[in-house]
Amino acid sequence: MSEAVTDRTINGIPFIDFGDFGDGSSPAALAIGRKFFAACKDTGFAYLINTGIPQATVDEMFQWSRRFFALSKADKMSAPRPQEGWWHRGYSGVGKEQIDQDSQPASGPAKPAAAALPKTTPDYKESFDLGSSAPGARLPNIFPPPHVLPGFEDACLAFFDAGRALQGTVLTALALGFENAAMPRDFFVPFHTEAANQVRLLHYPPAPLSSFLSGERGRVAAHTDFGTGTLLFQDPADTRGGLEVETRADEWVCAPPVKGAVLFNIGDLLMRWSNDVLRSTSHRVTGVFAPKDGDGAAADPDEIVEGRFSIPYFLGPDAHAVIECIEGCHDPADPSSKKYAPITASAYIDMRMTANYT
Ligand SMILES: O=C(O)CCC(=O)C(=O)O
Ligand SMILES: [Fe+2]
Repeated sequence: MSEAVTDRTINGIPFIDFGDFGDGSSPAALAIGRKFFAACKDTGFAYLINTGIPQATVDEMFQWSRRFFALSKADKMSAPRPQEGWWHRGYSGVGKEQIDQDSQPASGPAKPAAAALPKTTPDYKESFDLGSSAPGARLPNIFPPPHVLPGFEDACLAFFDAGRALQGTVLTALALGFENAAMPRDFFVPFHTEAANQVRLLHYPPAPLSSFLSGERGRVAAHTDFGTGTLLFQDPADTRGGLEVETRADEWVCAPPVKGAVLFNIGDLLMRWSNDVLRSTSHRVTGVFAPKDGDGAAADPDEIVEGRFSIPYFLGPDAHAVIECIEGCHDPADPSSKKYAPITASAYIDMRMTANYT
């Protein structure tokens, strides 16, 4: 039996099997779309399996990520992220980005106060961002010169393309899931022609547990993602995990790495687009609650919390796409049932991005 019709979950996060999805035209694809849509509505997170991205591709990308972050500071700084907050390409050193949900304009109803780290806790992480290399791409990529890490650029761009292919599947499944007969299954495609996506290699260096407990260091404070959605690749070699997701009951649960699975979550822009029918879900990486083999919180403050690698792949609409309440997500007889004014994707994302960088 296909996973699409089984009830496998981890901490309430459902698994969706895309093995039978094909081009989205079959009854099996419709069933997958419906289940995926329900997950995006109810949980905001889903583990995707049989996505078409081989595990070997993901493993290799993590190896490249390890090699990149193992370079000297000077070599990493040969591809520096520019000062402009919106130009999210290249290397950002530890402390460059500070995610602070409270400083950001809300896209939906007020979220319950998350039991987050203190606002002043710096994110103890470094990152490398890249996007489309197509001629005319809105944000030029910034890679180290080839001699610094031969093969890195090609590997990154191949991974970008692999995620782009999965984006097509995910967006088709979402469209199928909307119970709106007027919505074609390629509804989202014309809004995502420019591949305005962002791959982020993330490295959270090891640090003493005590520094996380005291608030001296954090990893990523509670936040929601900005765009259409995020494919989160977690390191299958990471036995501790560390990502936590806030449930609808305001509890934090772990979303551990699962070999062969890609974690997907809804972004704020899609929440806004769907008039809050789909829900972006708060998540965080603290370094504090990183259970080993599910045995609960680590206890010894002198313990060194291992480093963590992850690769969020942010899916975003084209810069000039106008994001306006999707038909079927409001009452056509009542214009005031549309909660948000139309906005271009670039205006929205830039506003959110700029708020995150110091
Ligand atoms: O490292 C992780 O697992 C999550 C990172 C994340 O949520 C983000 O960068 O938006
Ligand atoms: Fe995130």
